[in-house]
Amino acid sequence: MQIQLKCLSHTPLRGLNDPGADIVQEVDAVLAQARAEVEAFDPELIVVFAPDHYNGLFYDLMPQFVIATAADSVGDYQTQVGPLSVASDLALEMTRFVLNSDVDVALSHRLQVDHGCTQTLEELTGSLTRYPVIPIIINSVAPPFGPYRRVRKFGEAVGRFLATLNKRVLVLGTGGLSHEPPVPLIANAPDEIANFLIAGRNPTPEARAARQARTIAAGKIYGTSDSPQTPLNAEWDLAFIDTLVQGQLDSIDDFNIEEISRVAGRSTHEIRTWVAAFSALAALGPYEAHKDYYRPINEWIAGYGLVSAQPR
Ligand SMILES: O=C(O)CCC(=O)/C=C/C=C(\O)C(=O)O
Ligand SMILES: [Fe+2]
Repeated sequence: MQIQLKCLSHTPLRGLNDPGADIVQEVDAVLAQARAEVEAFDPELIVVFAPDHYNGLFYDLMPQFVIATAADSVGDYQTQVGPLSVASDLALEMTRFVLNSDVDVALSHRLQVDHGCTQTLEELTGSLTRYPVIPIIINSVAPPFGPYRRVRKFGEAVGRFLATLNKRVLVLGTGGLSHEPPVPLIANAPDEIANFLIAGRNPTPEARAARQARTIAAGKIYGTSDSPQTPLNAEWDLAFIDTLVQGQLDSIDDFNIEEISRVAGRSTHEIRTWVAAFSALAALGPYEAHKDYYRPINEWIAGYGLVSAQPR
């Protein structure tokens, strides 16, 4: 098999609260280059590790890991609506393989996914259906979280499964880096918000618009003294990228969840998708990785980065 990896940030605010045109163009160029590389690789399968932001998964039953055999995009934040072309049989085989590797994983035969999964797919492939895909959701915004070492074990099991396939596989991780958008917490939430976090599937268009308006408003003041959200932390982001590039995945096992939330923001845990993606790649042997881009972008509430990797 052949494998390539790309991990990159996503943002709900692209096109809704943009930074200056020079930065938008810079990111567009980075994404165009990444997309050209994907086109050249011509993957036969994409495995995308992604978070969910209370669109598909809620506290009525909140799993840490989910593999989907079928998935529909809810179309939030200007992403496309509709089905992904999921490689259903392979997704089921992967689930069996992971379970047989002593790692528990939930299975969905009908998962709703949000911009956290679809924005990156669209950016790197142009659509939700260009290549067969296996969506894997890793809980990144709904505490409590399992330890980072567990994410590594999960990613490694997925990687060992991919090693059994005779295919060109693109592994994606989407989310992070440091950031804290206004995603509500269930602890101490008023009833209305708690009810939404427990069972808020399929919001009305008005409720969806209100959510998006709150995020846009937060983006307008993010990084200023008016914002109550934890600011971006470029130093933390660059150290994390360096850890991945240097292949020091062992050191991630002991990442302190509370400390990361405090110094880099609560949604920084979307890096769990990057950790799983790199662990999958590392399960196939030594790799070489390259930081393609990094810039902290307040308007997008994103420590925005892109890292690529492949076997050495
Ligand atoms: O319900 C909402 O829309 C709450 C806000 C939200 O989901 C924000 C998501 C932000 C990201 O995806 C991100 O910054 O990673
Ligand atoms: Fe996100």
